[in-house]
Formats: sequence, structure tokens, C-alpha cells
Amino acid sequence: MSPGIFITQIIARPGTTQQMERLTVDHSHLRDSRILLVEDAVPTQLLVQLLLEDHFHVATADSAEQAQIQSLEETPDLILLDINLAEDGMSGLELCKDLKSRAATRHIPIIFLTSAECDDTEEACWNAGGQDFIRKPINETTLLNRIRNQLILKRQAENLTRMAYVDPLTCSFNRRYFEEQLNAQVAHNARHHRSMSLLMLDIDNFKRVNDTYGHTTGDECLELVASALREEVGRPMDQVCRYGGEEFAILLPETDLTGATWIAGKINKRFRDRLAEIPSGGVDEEGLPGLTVSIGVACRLPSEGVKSLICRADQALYQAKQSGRDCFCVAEVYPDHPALMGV
Ligand SMILES: Nc1nc2c(ncn2[C@@H]2O[C@H](COP(=O)(O)OP(=O)(O)OP(=O)(O)O)[C@@H](O)[C@H]2O)c(=O)[nH]1
Repeated sequence: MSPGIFITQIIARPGTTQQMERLTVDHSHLRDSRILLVEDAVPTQLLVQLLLEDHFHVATADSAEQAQIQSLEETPDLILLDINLAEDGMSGLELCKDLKSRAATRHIPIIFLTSAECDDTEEACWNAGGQDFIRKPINETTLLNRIRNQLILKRQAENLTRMAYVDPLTCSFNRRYFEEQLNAQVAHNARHHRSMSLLMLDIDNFKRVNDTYGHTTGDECLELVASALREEVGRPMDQVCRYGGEEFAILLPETDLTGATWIAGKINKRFRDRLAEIPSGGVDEEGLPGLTVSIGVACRLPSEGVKSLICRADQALYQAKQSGRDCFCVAEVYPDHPALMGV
């Protein structure tokens, strides 16, 4: 019998009496989940640890301050939080509010542990941003199932986010993500007067690849290009996005024109080097043909808007194609360029 707990369902079937059916719910996929237990009363801490240790990875903190550090450093999958922590520090409610106000921790579900019976306490838990609460004395079944429900909801939310923002073929971010990030980056740069750059990249003669080797090979080439691009843009803040078809957009925050052209040159070289290793007109050991790419490079001008930045990078890409492909071109700017007017 696979691991999991039994749930009992009463299923009414036509023509028979009600029957009890025991269905197994498999929770083994939740075993890797990391729970942070924030509890200063040693007996409760030991009891909860004992109840959970066969089901999850459990870490403990006995003060809100310690939990705050652990939450930021280890980002647990769920926090079990005693509402009444020692009075000389931050309370459980204050910790919850703090974690929910930070981008790095606000997605972590928090379940309060409380011995209070009154409605005011319950309301305070919800108002602080908690996802659930469990009354003491703790019941094992309630504890396990409340935790599991929150973990399942969290995973579902993560899957939905992935589906909304990641291109399933190349595992790169999709155009929706690109547009949201570009808007955010441009706003950030306008506020902080930092440089940022955008590369628009298109695979050369890709129609020929599809026509010669078929669409499956074409798809594999797109995967290869995407993973090569992710390797070439080294910083964690750099983002490779599939803009559409065989076109990619690469966002380079905190990057000036010198940095952006260096990366574009590296990308061109990578594909050129690979091409040189493949026998002329042939394929590599994976059965994929040689490819080159054309790139348009644009560094955001002071007060330039999103549309203008994309437009300039796109025009530079067009110039790269016109110049014979397998190269990059830098977006032009002239004194009365609309970009300089903030368009
Ligand atoms: N296999 C595959 N092909 C795609 C996908 N998306 C777009 N394409 C193909 O990409 C090709 C793009 O062709 P064109 O726009 O003519 O451009 P090109 O042949 O790359 O020529 P240049 O861009 O001028 O170098 C078309 O054949 C599309 O069908 C995809 O998801 N998978």
C-alpha cells in the first residue's frame, strides 16, 4: 500500500444501500515540504515536531526574530506560528504582518497555533494575513490535514503561475511575462536613473530548418537556442523570454550599451562556434543543424518609454538581418528621436 492516509467516503449508489468506500489519498509528493515551526514553549515544540517529523522536513525557531531570519534565508513552504510568543520580542501577529509585507516571503502560507477561544483572536489571525489557525490542544489529524491543504493550494498556485508565465516548449519566460517585466523595469529605471538594455533576437533562416528537417527538429532547435541564451546571460536578474515564434527578447537590467553589446557579441559567437564544428550542411550528434542568430541591441534612453525601447531594438534587429544576418546592430538615436521625448 502506498504511503498516505485513508479517507472514508460514503458513496450512494443507485440500486444498492449506501456503501463505505475507502480511498487512498497519496501525500508522498508533499514529503519534501519544509515546515518552519515557530514556538517558544518547549513541550508544544517537541509535540508538534513529533507529529510532523514522519511527514515533512521540520525546522524550528523559538522567537519571531529568529523565524524572520530563517524565513528570508530558507524560504520554508509553510510556517506554523504560535500566536503568543515571548512578550519581550515581536508577537506572532506582528511577525505574520511583517512576512506578508515582504515580496520574498509573502507567498509562504502561515497557520497560527492558538489556545485562545475568542472570536477576536481568530479575527486578528485573519487580519494579520494568516491562511488558517489551529486551536490547542493540537489534534494530530487536524494539524496534518490543515498543513497538507495549504501545501496543495500553494503548489497549485505555483503551477498556475508557471503556466501563465513560462513557454512550455523552451521553458523560457513567455511574452506576457516579458511585457510585465519590461514595464516594471522601465518604471524602476526611470525612478532610479539606472541603465537597462533590451536585446531582440531572431534565429536566421529558421523556415529553412523547418522545411529541411521538419517541425520536430525545428522545435528542438528552439529549445537549444533558449538554453544557450540562458547560459550566455549570466546575471540572475537577466531574463530570456520567448517573444513569439523564433524570436526571443532578453531583458538586461542594470546594463549599459557596452555591457549589452558584449553579451550580444558573445551570443553570436556561441552559435558561430557551434556552426563551425558541424560538417557543412550536416547536423550535430543530437541531429540538430547549425544555426546563427541576428540581434538588435537597445539601451534605454533617459525618459524613454516601453514602446519606443521595443521599437528601437526591433529596428536594430531588422538592420542586422539586412546586414547579412549572424551579427548584432545597435539601435540608432538621433537628436529629435521620439524616444528622447519620452514616447
Ligand atoms: N518548429 C517551429 N517553428 C516555428 C515556431 N514558431 C515559428 N516557427 C517558424 O519559424 C519560421 C520563421 O520564418 P520567417 O519569419 O520566414 O523567417 P526566417 O526563415 O527565420 O528568416 P529570417 O528571419 O529572415 O532570417 C516559420 O517557418 C515558422 O513556421 C515553433 O514554435 N516551432
